[in-house]
Amino acid sequence: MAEPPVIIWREEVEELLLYRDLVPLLEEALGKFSTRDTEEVIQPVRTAVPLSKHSGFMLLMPTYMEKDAVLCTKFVCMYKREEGSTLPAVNATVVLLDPERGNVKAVMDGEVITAMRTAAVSAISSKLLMDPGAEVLTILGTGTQALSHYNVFTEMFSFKEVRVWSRSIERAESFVRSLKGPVTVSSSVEEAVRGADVIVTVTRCTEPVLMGRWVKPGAHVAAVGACRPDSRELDDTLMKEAVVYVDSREGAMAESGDVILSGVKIFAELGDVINRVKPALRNKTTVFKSLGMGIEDAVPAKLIFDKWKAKSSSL
Ligand SMILES: NC(=O)C1=CN([C@@H]2O[C@H](COP(=O)(O)OP(=O)(O)OC[C@H]3O[C@@H](n4cnc5c(N)ncnc54)[C@H](O)[C@@H]3O)[C@@H](O)[C@H]2O)C=CC1
Ligand SMILES: O=C([O-])C1=[NH+]CCC1
Repeated sequence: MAEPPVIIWREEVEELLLYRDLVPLLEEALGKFSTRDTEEVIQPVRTAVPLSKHSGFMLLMPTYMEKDAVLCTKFVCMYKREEGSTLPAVNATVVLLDPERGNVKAVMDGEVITAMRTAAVSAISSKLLMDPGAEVLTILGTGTQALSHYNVFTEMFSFKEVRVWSRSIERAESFVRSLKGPVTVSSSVEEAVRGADVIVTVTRCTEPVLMGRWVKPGAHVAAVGACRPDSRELDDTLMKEAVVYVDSREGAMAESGDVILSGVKIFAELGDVINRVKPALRNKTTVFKSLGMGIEDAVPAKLIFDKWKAKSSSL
């Protein structure tokens, strides 16, 4: 008989999941995904269930990695929230199954996984696509993703300057006070992004917040918000001037307002660059449009479960 499922909640996920383990595994998985080899990865475009009464969606994100024996799904709910709302904008649970028997092996808190794996993939995009001499990092937004992006970007790279912008200067100042390193608060998006080498957009806005005319030629933009077909974070000028990379072509064509509404052509998936099928055009302005994929949750879920098992068997 199968063992009953274990529950691995937030504190344990935080303890077990480290960027130094996660980043190389995600890079490898993005490469596998882009081969479209179904023995490596089966990951259908996620299902979105509208929660109209609550101004949100539940996204269902199943993934099967046959060779790695990983069967996983995430349920993630995302909501439009009023400013000052104490309810979460994103709430996620990850379920890991045994692919042979179909039983649930573990149920995990998905918020930390979502925050860390999204930031890790943005960091991979930057490693591949930013100017190697990049000095200035800007983060637009000061929520959960802003913090995880700050953490992994400062762990992986040595920027000389980090700038942060939020619609509320008080929130930006309080966010910066919670960080360890030196960070400047900018009073406008334009001030924050002028001259920046890497720009991370992690807002809940639905209209463009980042304009191409402010972006330095050759900059790299990791665009993480605007995950619905009618939402935008970037304007048409930026989308059209940049070389556009995505996590999944099918996902971007189904869900990214920045891609769909600007009508741009996707140049490559990150996995194509990792597999050396498409070049990393570091000297051009590049946008990595991130939407998030099931495989990015499946990889940390396996990692956390394996570490959890090793820890509990050593007790
Ligand atoms: N690409 C991916 O894999 C993922 C994307 N997301 C998306 O990333 C975004 C950020 O997520 P979280 O940090 O969890 O949310 P959060 O609620 O913690 O932070 C959102 C930030 O956006 C700001 N904001 C809200 N409305 C805005 C507007 N109209 N203009 C400018 N700023 C605005 C808020 O003040 C806050 O700083 C969301 O759009 C979310 O859907 C989240 C998880 C994964
Ligand atoms: O991939 C993901 O987990 C999400 N993408 C948009 C909101 C949550």
